Amino acid sequence: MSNIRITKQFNFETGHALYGYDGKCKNVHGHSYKLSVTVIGEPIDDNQNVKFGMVIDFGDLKKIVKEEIVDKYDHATVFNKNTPHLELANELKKRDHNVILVDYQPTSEMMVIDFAEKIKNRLPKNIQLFSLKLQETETSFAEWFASDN
Ligand SMILES: Nc1nc2c(c(=O)[nH]1)N=C([C@H](O)[C@H](O)COP(=O)(O)OP(=O)(O)OP(=O)(O)O)CN2
Ligand SMILES: [Zn+2]
Repeated sequence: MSNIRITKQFNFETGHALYGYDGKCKNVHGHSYKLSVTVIGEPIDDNQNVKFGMVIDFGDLKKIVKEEIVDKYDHATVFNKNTPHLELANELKKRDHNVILVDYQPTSEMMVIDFAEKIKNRLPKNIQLFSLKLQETETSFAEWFASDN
């Protein structure tokens, strides 16, 4: 049987700020992020299996990515907890805002590394994460490939 890559795409609206950055993205702002998740595996060849012919049911992949990423990041604001933005984040949290504190600068590169770990940990053993593409704007994106790491 052949190895096949399948991809599911997601959208979420998230705020962030790049503390210490020398441009406009040091300000709190948001993006309509687009995330493409590509996994690789062999289609199930057992015709008694309800998932016959599938690498993984798109619906099962959607559930994993929604639980790990989309439902958490959509309409949240991400701050680097190792910066003075921690104070701002705590104030927002106190006022019931949806804030995510991360241990890194929330660039698209660092977010895609974080997302890759989270998704890998949830995939069934017979399926590998092949790549992720995280698009911040129409013209800017970061990609993670298993083969590079
Ligand atoms: N290597 C990276 N550079 C920048 C990142 C990043 O995550 N990785 N992030 C930002 C800002 O958060 C924001 O995404 C601005 O990006 P940019 O492409 O510069 O946005 P513009 O609106 O100016 O894009 P145009 O399409 O060129 O108008 C900054 N840099
Ligand atoms: Zn940004």
